[in-house]
Amino acid sequence: MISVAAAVEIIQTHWPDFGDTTIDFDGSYGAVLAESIEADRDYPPGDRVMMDGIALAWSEYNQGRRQFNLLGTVAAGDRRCSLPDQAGCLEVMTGALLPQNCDLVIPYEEVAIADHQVKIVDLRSRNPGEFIHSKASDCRSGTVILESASKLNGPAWSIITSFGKTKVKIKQTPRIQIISTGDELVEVTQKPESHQLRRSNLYGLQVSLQSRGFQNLNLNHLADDQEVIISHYQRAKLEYDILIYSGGISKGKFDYLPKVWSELGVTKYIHGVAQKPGKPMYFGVDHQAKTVIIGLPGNPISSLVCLHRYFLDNPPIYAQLTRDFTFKKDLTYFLPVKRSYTPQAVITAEPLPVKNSGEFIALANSDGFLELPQHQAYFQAGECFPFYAW
Ligand SMILES: Nc1nc2c(c(=O)[nH]1)N[C@H]1C(S)=C(S)[C@@H](COP(=O)(O)OP(=O)(O)OC[C@H]3O[C@@H](n4cnc5c(N)ncnc54)[C@H](O)[C@@H]3O)O[C@H]1N2
Ligand code: MOO
Ligand SMILES: [Mg+2]
Repeated sequence: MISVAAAVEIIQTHWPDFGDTTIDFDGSYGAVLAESIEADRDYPPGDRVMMDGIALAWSEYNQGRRQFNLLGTVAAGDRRCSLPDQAGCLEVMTGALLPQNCDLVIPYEEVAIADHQVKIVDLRSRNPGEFIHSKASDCRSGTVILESASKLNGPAWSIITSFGKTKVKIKQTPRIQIISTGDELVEVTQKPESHQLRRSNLYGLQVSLQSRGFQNLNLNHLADDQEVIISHYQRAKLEYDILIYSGGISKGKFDYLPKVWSELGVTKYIHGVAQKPGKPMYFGVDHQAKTVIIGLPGNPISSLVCLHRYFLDNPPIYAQLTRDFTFKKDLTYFLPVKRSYTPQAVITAEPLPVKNSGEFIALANSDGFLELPQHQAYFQAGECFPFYAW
């Protein structure tokens, strides 16, 4: 069986490009840019006043003047004006364009205004250009600010819309169907008998995908019936970019999926990884339909762990074991943990060991899982390992 690292490598190598699409600027969290975004003009476009107060000429101030005639008011949104007389000053509001012939702003808190006279009462030292956000000091027109492939969050959409980009090219978010399989599984709304389970994996997987910005999701369920599985696949491979199956991929007599997939032209890249949970995991691509096939093991913990470890973007962060842990099998072990943070900014992980990968109840208070490396059996308190959050 291949290692976790090899499985990651194979998936990255064979993951198809689902192309690009153009969306309106109304934004969609988690989208990935498929073009670079450049400034449409200098930013700021003009010298910008940063504090509500008065604007005046540094030269007058520097020669010792501390009292000025008040000659008018400039609001944010006014076209640029100029200071008519060096011995005077103008009231300026935050966000206003700095009037010509002014190069010092003094906040209202530092002056006293009476009878159209402004007296500087706070006699601290000052420098020219104080409280002025000068033109093009952030960037020049044409500068690339966001690179293609960057993930779009709030600040990115602020930048894109500030630049007047009303159409944005992003990576096509794949159309995904999540399919649970198994005759033992009934609708969540049903009251199962002792030989039945509610098909809960669908919803755990759906929410996990939604948490990473995938929105184009559809849920389905298939009985352990080969013909049903085949006819479903023939349609679904054309309607979806990714088919995520839960269950039906191990050694059981009714685990039809891997055989059906290979008979229907799927190129198998992975079927079995040296890991626990998730050993039987399957990854393949139907190149003709350009559809990714992910076979998650049916055990609920296996399904969730494999989806998160291999198919959801997980920024690599490390967490420190709070106590010793032993796992003797020569497999990578994904250990559910409860995360906490110390005042020394250490992420700690308290093991929540599970009896087996069907015990989804044990995940109730978990925040994710640690990846404990293969070929190691004893893990000490204080050792750090990759942590994957749900
Ligand atoms: N002889 C062997 N048997 C098994 C092996 C093996 O290597 N040799 N692998 C075991 C491991 S490890 C796992 S994981 C499971 C995975 O098997 P499948 O992917 O075929 O999963 P199923 O048999 O369909 O289901 C397993 C288990 O999970 C329950 N399940 C399935 N779907 C759902 C759902 N949507 N919601 C809740 N629970 C679900 C299902 O009822 C089964 O109990 O194979 C082992 N066997
Ligand atoms: O590999 Mo399975 O997911 O441990 O039961
Ligand atoms: Mg099975």
